[in-house]
Amino acid sequence: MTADAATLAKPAPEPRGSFGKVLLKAEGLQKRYGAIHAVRGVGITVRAGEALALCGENGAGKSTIFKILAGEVAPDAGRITLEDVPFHPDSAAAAVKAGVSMVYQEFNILPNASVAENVYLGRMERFCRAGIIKWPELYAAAAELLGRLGIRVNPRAEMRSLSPSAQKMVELARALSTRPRVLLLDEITASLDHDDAEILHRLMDELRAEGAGILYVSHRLQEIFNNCTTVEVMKDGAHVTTLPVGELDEDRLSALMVGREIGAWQRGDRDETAPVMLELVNLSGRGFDDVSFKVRQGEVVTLAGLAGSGADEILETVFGVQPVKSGEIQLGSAPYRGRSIVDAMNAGIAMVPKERAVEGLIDPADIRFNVGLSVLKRNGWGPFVNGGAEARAARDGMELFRIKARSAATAVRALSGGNKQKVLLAKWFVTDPKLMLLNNPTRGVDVGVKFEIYELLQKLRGERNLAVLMASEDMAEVIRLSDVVVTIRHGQVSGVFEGEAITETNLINAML
Ligand SMILES: Nc1ncnc2c1ncn2[C@@H]1O[C@H](COP(=O)(O)OP(=O)(O)OP(=O)(O)O)[C@@H](O)[C@H]1O
Repeated sequence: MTADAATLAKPAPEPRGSFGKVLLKAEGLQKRYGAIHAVRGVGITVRAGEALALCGENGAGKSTIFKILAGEVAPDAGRITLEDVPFHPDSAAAAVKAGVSMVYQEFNILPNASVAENVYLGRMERFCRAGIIKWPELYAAAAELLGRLGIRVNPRAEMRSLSPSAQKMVELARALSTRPRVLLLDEITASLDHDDAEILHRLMDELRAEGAGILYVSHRLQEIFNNCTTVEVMKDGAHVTTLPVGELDEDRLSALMVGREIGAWQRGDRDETAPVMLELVNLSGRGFDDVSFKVRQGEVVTLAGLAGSGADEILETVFGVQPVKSGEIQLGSAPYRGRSIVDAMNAGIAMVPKERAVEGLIDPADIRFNVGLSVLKRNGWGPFVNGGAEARAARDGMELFRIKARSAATAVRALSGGNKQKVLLAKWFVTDPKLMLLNNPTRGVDVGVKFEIYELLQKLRGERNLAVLMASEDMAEVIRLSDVVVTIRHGQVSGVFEGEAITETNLINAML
């Protein structure tokens, strides 16, 4: 279940007008990165009690504005005030000191240090006496803070032993421990599981009630309607409009963001008698037991489960990242005994992993290198016919996914978050797979590109007989894309749904 699904019933927060004083005001912000004009004269106003969602396509300039406000990036021009006092922080520490804290889209942690050290990163001096760290004081302070926020993490645990969601919650605790007057949250829910997203949204409500302001970025639009009060839409670095959430619906907001209406989604027909591409027969592995289901050619089968259900592990086991304990995997009706990623790739299996930062991309390298990395063989199809070189693959991938970058020689780390995700997708699509394993394929991707990816999957499914096994935490996506949904609960299959039976209520009941 997604954060979106979990919060569907929540009433929208108070409309604009009933807010307190202006906390943060930015006017005429400008920022260029070489030839890219990332922010073009944008203004932002955040009042006490307001949660302002900054909306726009991938690369619209949202993170750049956040980084300017957080003291991470210096604007080329513009005026910012915090409670009427000029605010031009030259470092993140200066912004935090003045009352503006940020949780970044990417992970910003020390993996080998404890949770407590990560909470007080850069502010450990308060626990030092005569140059010696008072560890009991540090752990006690972190335990008190985490307990007060309702974040269930052991302050003594090593950060890397935590799930990505728990790590992100520690980053949130770090930001909240500074008692910010304005909190910036950049796509934080892309890393959070359902329970943690609920805690986050409760904390946002509390913070607003205490008179703080929030700036929020998320590509899950339902989340914006449930948890934000106001929307600022940007396009290509420029201001489009500012509106109360009550005056918008999802279709209108999407259209404002991408500059065109996004059509209703039409699921294509599937052939229920097509040959089976993948079959799991009583498969057991780490985190799941006795799982059986089939994926036919041209079919999208989705594994839906709560965090920790075992759905991720099933995908990883098919791809050879996790070992098989017992049972069998069949690929194209023959037993598949591949036990490594290389075996899987040679067998025509591709996988888009969940954590792009950890598992997917080599950040300092350029797009060409990252996309070319996975081109093992080229049978040639569609836009890739007769392609041979990694440069060609990168160009095709960039075009297919409309990756916003100057050229294929752009380093991945200079891309916006959504464009990084597109590079990851391109990297695997250019391998011409027979079976695509997708774990949350549109995480961090804007609403326009989401639809492009859906259309591309639809096309490959129909024209290339691509079989897709997906796991997704985005309920709207599961319902839109899947021919069959296999719900996973506590590592076992709890239901199989097809056609009309794929409804949110049915799926959630089977997942819980
Ligand atoms: N350090 C950098 N060097 C060069 N270009 C950059 C850098 N950071 C961002 N850009 C470019 O500036 C533009 C705006 O990027 P930004 O990250 O602000 O977008 P965004 O709206 O947050 O996108 P997303 O939704 O994908 O996270 C993009 O074209 C991006 O490639």
